[in-house]
Amino acid sequence: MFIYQQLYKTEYQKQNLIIPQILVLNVLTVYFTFNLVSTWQDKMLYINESNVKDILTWEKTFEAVEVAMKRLSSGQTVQMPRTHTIIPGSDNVLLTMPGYLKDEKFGALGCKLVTYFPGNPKRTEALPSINANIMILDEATGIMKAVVAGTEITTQRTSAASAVATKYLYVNQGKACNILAILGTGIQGRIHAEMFRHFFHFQEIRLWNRTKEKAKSLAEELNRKFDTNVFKYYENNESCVRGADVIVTTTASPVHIVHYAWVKPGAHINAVGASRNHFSELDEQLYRNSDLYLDSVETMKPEMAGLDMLTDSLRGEVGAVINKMIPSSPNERPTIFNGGGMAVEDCAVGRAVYDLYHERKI
Ligand SMILES: NC(=O)C1=CN([C@@H]2O[C@H](COP(=O)(O)OP(=O)(O)OC[C@H]3O[C@@H](n4cnc5c(N)ncnc54)[C@H](O)[C@@H]3O)[C@@H](O)[C@H]2O)C=CC1
Ligand SMILES: O=C(O)C1=NCCCC1
Repeated sequence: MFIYQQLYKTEYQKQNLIIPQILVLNVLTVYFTFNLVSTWQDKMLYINESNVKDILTWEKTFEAVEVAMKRLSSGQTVQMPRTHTIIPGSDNVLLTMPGYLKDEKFGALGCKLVTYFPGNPKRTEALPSINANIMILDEATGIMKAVVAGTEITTQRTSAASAVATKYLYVNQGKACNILAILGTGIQGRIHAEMFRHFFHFQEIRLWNRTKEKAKSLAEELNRKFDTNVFKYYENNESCVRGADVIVTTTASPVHIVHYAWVKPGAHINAVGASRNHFSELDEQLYRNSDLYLDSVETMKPEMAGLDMLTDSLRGEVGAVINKMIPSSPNERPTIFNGGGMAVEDCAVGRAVYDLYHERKI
């Protein structure tokens, strides 16, 4: 660039054309230099959270998660155990979640980087406790095609996993969807309340939270939003759970918040919350007296303390029920879906977002 400037400076100075010519040459030089040295690496796409929120529908997320569960249980995925990098002296953790899913529509090679910083919502400027990005890599070359913002995807796909489980383990058994109880009204509590209303049309949706005011204000907000009165706020977790057809736990509680004695026979439970003391929201008696289904047995083995003692309860994976490899539970024992969250779900939804982004030419 410097040489061009020197050459043209002397040649054009006399004709008073120096400034426009140098500008044009500089622009051309930058353009050609960039295109010679720039490669695929410099052109990687970032699909941000606003884009994801604009293009991703609950129906698409549900479909992608259903496919991911099916493919996992029929051996068409590779999902490595996730790593937990815990920041010393805190509850803050960075997880890496690599996975590969073979599927024409939702297949992808990817890896989610997700942080869980439980103090974030209490910051002066509140932030979500979970923040994520999903890398989507080219299956043939291993080159990164895009990074897709993964916070909204994590929110939606976690609730969609509960919805898929509820469909196959409960609704398809012809059981009633009258009362839904949701314990925990953070990000997951909210999305479960809205998504389950959307897909299953519950007549009453009960909300309980450790900080009672939050459950109250969410119930009021959602009743206003949907011009309804199906959302009810409960002060007490026991009365919230008693009589419910479907129960969802979405807290970081290290102690049990649902006890077997409170659960209606034949009810279905989605246990979503994962604290440092993983999957502790339900009491042991409930686990022992229920039919337990997981999203991935392999992935949950290292993470779910006490799983090896639940062999009598463990029926298998939801994907195996969808694939009709195992039957669902028609009996009066409660069913539990313990969804730990799967990398292949993130790959499937990430791929869907990547395709939608290009279809819409954003
Ligand atoms: N299984 C999965 O795929 C996923 C699981 N999660 C887990 O779900 C839980 C909720 O996540 P978000 O809604 O995004 O977080 P959030 O920070 O928005 O909400 C946390 C909720 O946990 C409650 N809580 C915290 N400590 C508690 C305690 N000691 N007793 C009772 N309630 C307590 C809070 O009141 C709040 O309702 C977390 O444990 C998170 O790790 C989140 C995303 C994916
Ligand atoms: O699957 C996920 O994503 C997560 N699961 C447990 C908590 C952090 C995020």
